[in-house]
Amino acid sequence: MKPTLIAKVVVDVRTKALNRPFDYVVPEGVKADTGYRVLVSFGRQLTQGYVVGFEAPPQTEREDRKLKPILSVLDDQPILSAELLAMCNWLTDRYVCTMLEAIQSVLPGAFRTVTRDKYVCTQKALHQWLRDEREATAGDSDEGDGDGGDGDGGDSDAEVNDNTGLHDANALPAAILQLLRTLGRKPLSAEQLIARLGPEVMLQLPQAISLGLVTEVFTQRDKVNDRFEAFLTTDLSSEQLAAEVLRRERRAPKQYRLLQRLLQSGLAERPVSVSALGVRPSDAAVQALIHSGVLGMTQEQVFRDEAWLSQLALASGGKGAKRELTDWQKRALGVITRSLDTKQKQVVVLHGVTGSGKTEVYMQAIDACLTVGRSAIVLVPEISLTPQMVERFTSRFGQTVAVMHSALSAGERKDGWVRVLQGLARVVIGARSAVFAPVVNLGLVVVDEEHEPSYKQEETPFYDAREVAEWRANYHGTVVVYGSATPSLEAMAKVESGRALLTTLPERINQSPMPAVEVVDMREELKSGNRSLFSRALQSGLESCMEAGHQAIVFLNRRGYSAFVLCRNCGERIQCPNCDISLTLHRGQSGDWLSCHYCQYRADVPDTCPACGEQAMRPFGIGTEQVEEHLHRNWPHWRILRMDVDTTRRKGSHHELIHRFERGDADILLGTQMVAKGLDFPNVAFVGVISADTMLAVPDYRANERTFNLLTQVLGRAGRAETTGLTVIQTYRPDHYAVLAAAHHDYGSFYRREKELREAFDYPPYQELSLFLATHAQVNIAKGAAARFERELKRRLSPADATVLSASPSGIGRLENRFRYQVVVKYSQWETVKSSLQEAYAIVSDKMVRLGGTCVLDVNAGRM
Ligand SMILES: Nc1ncnc2c1ncn2[C@@H]1O[C@H](COP(=O)(O)OP(=O)(O)OP(=O)(O)O)[C@@H](O)[C@H]1O
Ligand SMILES: [Zn+2]
Ligand SMILES: [Zn+2]
Repeated sequence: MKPTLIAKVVVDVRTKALNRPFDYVVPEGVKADTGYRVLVSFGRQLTQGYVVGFEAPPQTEREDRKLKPILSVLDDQPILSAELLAMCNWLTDRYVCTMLEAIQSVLPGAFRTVTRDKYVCTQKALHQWLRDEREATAGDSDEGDGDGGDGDGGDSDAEVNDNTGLHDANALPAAILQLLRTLGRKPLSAEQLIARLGPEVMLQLPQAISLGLVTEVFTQRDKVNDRFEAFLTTDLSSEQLAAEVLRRERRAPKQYRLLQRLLQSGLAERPVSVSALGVRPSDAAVQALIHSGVLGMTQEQVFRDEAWLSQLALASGGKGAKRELTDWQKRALGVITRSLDTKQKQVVVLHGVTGSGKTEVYMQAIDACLTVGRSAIVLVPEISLTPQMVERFTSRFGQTVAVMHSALSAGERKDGWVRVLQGLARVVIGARSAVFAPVVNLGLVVVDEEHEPSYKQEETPFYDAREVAEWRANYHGTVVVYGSATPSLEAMAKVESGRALLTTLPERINQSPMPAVEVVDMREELKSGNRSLFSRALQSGLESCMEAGHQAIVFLNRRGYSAFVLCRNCGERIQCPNCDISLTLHRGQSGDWLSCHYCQYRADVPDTCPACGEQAMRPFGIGTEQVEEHLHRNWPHWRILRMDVDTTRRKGSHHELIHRFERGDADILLGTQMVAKGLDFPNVAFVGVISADTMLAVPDYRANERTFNLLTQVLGRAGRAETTGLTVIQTYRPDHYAVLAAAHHDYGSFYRREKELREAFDYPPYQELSLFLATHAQVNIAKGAAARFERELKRRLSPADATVLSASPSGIGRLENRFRYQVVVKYSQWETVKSSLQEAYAIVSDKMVRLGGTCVLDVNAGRM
């Protein structure tokens, strides 16, 4: 036998924690290379895998090493480059996740070709357990009666021989039997099964599969196919074409008109899409022109995201026009472009006050990067919250932009990704996961609003896009720019220790002054008899803003009508039955209701207190709905747009609200933190903060930083153009340093105070903090898992290496009927604690999975 190559394949099987590649033989003629997706069989399943490397064939042929072959290759180019694979390896190491989890974070969902979309009973199950049901459904013996006829290539290895030793229904757990009955002869998807039998069915399925009673039916094809279209081409020059046009004017008017349109569409320079012309490829005039040799026709891949981009660029008008830089901007740009040439990783912190023109600096830095043939990634906190930014980029950079946007269809997203992979798009803009974009020759990563929490992923793998950006910058020897009006403590710690350069934009564009800020002490308002939501300063500020014909922003970081409902008689709060959290009151046209913002539980508002029976239930704590109601009541003629999670659920609605405000269709934009960030409305002259205290009250050491950031952001929306800005902050804590520093636009004083506190209490960034969290429906199991984790860690780590805090209930002790226990670990060197954390986590999580619970390890959880 000839020695064959052995491929290392990461298989797409999530049910087990299989954190290693498996060996497969590459049959002759199969072109599997590193970074390709392949189809393999694994256990009883047919599954997709990713080739991550190769092994030389074994020197001695050993009979017992019977490897399965790779069945087919699913790509015609590698979709994971050497860089991306190295990055995935690093992700597994840094965030304690599996290679599969890393790969799945990196690839768009549309690349998960093989879908295990239906479950079906095997012959064995049918023969042995389901005779009764069989009579009812009598008929064929095939698996899966198809699902929309897209040619499933799967088969349900119909084994008749029984080797499980189970001979009568009594030997099967009742739940499994019920699963078999439900499946009967009809294949069902996981979703359908959950709908009928509850989520526990996901635990029984693997068991039923391993007993050979249930199998999966596959649909083997890309979730999203590439799209091809017919294009018309020509070998003629534009003069020759013009002559051909003239010749047809009388003789063939249809061909004449078609050719003329083709000429206008630039046929002489590039192929023109047939469908864009609104004709069919079989059209007589098209065929005649092909026949006479004037035209040719080819099939080319069209990228679905490009149409969306062109639309956006059109809609954005002149927003992308290049500006002459101010001196400060020039200086900042210089710091960035000089670092582009050093061939070394360089971090640049761009600290620019709100409205100082950071975006223009990013764009010109990208220009510099494109000029030397490199690509750029721009990260924004939430892409749907930054339509103005996206418009500016698409309008400036045109089709070389790829937007990684959740509003795009799976096909559009996949095509955008492929354009980046092929080097057709060289500027990527998107939220957190855009940091994984397969750009060719990365030259620059911009992280806009670097201080935002959304750069940290809140589920496995708990990666931080900023760390990933730095990893990639290191790989390519290039620059990461952290832009912010309120740089995070982490960014500043880098500057102070010489790991980053600092450059500042201390002034607004056109030297517009920073807005004037008035801090109102709401206790004083009460004392002087004002019981309204609005202080006198806020009222008069709004009124004069409206009188002058300007627009205003009103900010409150809490949605709903009121925070909770409380009994005035006995103090009872209405809680969510599934979570340890108060229900929020909402008020709509059809009346009031209560809702849990964590599990979406809904209930009516009780007339009487469920605890004492008194009619004394009252709403407490203001939310945006209540502010809207009071604004309407006091000033019925003002046009108000409310923007929060509840008014922006529909896709595109957020964008629509922003455009309506931008067009001047409303006077006041009221909302949660959505109104605070990145918006650039020249006509906004007044900003009112209903309460700074909602943010300060959060029990988290980061609450002060978060408050300072949000206040600075939202105040910064006022007076950005010619109008002078006026702002009011209402609070019960007027002398809190975060409030005062924001009011004085004084980043420095906030930073020094906050740094002192963090250092004193060993909080990040002076120590790193990781969080273990166990959840289970039974409190003892959750608690036990956390306690075990704590023990395992303490056995491995000395107090000098790390501080391991005792297992304790997490901030919200129960969510969706699952109890939550945590262990916090603080340390200064990840490398010292890494293997201990990995080991302890593996021990506890393996056990927890078997017990039907979950646990996660959030590495660097302190990163906001
Ligand atoms: N050099 C310039 N000349 C004239 N206008 C400029 C210049 N640079 C930027 N602008 C304009 O100034 C406004 C504010 O700029 P930009 O939105 O980039 O600020 P920013 O620093 O990103 O603000 P924020 O952090 O508050 O979102 C924009 O309307 C932008 O078009
Ligand atoms: Zn009561
Ligand atoms: Zn709930």
